Amino acid sequence: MEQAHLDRVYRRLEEKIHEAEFLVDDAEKRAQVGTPGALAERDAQVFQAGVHLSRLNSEFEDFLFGRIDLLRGKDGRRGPDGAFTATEVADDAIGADRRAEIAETLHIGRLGVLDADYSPLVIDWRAPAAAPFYRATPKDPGRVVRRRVIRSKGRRVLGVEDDLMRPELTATLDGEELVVIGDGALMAALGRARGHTMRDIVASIQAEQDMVIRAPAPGVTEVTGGPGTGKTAVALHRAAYLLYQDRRRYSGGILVVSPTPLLVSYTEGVLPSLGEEGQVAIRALGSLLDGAEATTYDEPAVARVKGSSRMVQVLRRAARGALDNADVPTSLRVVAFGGRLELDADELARIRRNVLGGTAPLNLMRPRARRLVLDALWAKSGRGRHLMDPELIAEARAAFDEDVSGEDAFGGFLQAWWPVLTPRRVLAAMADERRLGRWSRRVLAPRETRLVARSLARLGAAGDGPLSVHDVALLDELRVLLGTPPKPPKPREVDPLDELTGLEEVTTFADRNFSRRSRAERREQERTEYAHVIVDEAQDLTPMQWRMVARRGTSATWTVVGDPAQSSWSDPDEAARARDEALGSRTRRRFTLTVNYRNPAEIAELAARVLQLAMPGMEAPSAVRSTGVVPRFTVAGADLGAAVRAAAEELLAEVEGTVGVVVAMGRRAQARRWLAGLGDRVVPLGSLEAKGLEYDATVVVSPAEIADESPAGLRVLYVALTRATQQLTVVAGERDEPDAAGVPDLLRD
Ligand SMILES: Nc1ncnc2c1ncn2[C@@H]1O[C@H](COP(=O)(O)OP(=O)(O)OP(=O)(O)O)[C@@H](O)[C@H]1O
Repeated sequence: MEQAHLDRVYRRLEEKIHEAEFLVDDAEKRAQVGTPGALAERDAQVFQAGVHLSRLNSEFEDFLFGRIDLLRGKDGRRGPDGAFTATEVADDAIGADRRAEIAETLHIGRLGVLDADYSPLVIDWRAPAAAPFYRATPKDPGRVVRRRVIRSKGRRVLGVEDDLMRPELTATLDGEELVVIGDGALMAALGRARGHTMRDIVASIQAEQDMVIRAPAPGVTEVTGGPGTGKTAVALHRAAYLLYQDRRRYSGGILVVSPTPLLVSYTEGVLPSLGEEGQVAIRALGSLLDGAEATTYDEPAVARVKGSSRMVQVLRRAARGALDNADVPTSLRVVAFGGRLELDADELARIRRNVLGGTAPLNLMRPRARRLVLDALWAKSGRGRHLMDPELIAEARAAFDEDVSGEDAFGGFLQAWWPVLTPRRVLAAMADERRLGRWSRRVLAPRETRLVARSLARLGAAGDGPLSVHDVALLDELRVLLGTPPKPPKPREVDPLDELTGLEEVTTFADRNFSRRSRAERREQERTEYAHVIVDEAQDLTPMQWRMVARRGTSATWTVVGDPAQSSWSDPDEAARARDEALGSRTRRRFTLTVNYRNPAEIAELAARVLQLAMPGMEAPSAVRSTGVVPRFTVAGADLGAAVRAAAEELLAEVEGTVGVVVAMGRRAQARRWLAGLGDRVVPLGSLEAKGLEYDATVVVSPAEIADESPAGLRVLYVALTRATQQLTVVAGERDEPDAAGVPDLLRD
């Protein structure tokens, strides 16, 4: 039965594809003639048809995935998607004998498809008519009698899973009794093996998640929930929903901020599978600033200082202080109109103080500094003194300025005395402990200053060495403090051959299409402001990172998801203040997700013990399933590596998908060696890199080491213990004080 419907859908899709192809073809033929206006209009049409085509052609594994059978509603009105809009059941829809006839059947898919007569063949999962598919529960069924999840691959239906929302009714469809198949789609989805990328959850979004996905756009939607409650999944589906709701508004772009590059590559495929690409940028915190890609991590103690909002003050002083370096000239000598003029160190210092009294970004103060130097030279020259006529004075002054500016000595002086500063140069200057000590006086403790200076030494004098994740937020702050000096206009590149033959005039449709595309790509790269910002793992943003992210959404609406219990930041209060500042006075809508879809109850229970140590009184989400497989404990002897390798091998044989091996950050390189040659199903990870990821099975190596690594170590351990969808092995190391059963001290009841 579902197969027949899917066949019909594909026949209709083929018709639509033909229509789109015809449109493209037709436009191409006519592209040679017509006024520029008509050509532009045709281009727009072709562009639309092209978008449609590529979406229809994309390889959706399960284009059609749901169906709901509904009772008659209170009124007979239909929405734009052709479905009835009533949410309440008509008074006479259910007979006294509890018999009811199904009045409407809707199929739900990744995109909406209308039949030739405009009746809905498939409803887009984001359309209002699809909401009951996600929201109906036996307690509150609305008009839904049966919800069916359809598993299909391309054109083939593989199976169905039904949930009955009104088991008390005897419902009929076209006179036949409604059948019920399978034991629910959610369990089937959760039991599947995990690969290296996240899958979408359109077919099994749960009611509490749907409330978040479809929450109104304005203001801030804040979502908290424990590990595995679907926060990341929900955030991504919300991006797709917002685009569907208001494509024009969100053509301004949606930014998804992710804590690590690993989580970016894990989640990157979800939006394309929902038919959305292009408008959404998923970026790691260390890649938010173009041209500055973080490749290293700081020690927790260093990160703590670099992330603190106290750095704002330090950077302000550093930006100004970086003007004064060893090469700065202490005097200026020029020859003007044949006479020698000189400004000494005091005079130059006075001018600099005067300019720095302003509030403009430092690089933008340069023109004023230049003018004041010329003013001082002019005053010294005494030339204006015996002229009375203002016009004559102005003329003489202009000639004087031109004369001085033309001198090499003057240009060279200005370059050295007020150089154009780049964020990287200033950051590199902070590696000098003595100078940083001056800039951080009464803001950072001497020990903190030393830590920061030492970590920045890796940047090198020119500042082009490797950056850490926390350096990037500092660079972004400096970018604003310094300002971008206006660039000289670039000469247009002209192909000499084009000039010769006038070829430029004759562009083909493909050329124009290409240049439009590359323009769009460039825009994407240069975009620094977005219409909606989604922050994943928001509990981890440091105050400096909040400032950086806030700059990308000054007039945006926001969705912020996180879990305080998984925070690896040591001062949650300071971060909360920075977050409030970033979100400003926007109205906030709060949601809590309560069900853990990732971990079996056996693993969730073990993790909850650590949660009680990390945050006493905090409630863990309830696990939705249980596998009967309890976590395993092993005690490493003298050779920790061998024990870890053996644990990973054992799990590899037991699960179909991936095995994550989580070690303390300091052991990452070692772990890669221990696990070499086990194949790409085994993934070694540092504890901070495990954020947001999941594996079929995990090995957690030495809980005590992970917990001791930073002030937030217990919360980091909680993250590590909640990554597995099926099995968990804990390997106890030297510091874990395991009991007779091998259970480390930290994990005992
Ligand atoms: N409604 C659902 N149907 C099927 N799978 C789901 C559903 N909700 C969540 N999941 C699955 O549960 C797992 C956890 O989801 P997700 O990673 O979004 O959780 P999270 O709250 O972000 O977790 P963490 O806080 O640990 O990062 C994923 O595999 C996701 O696909």
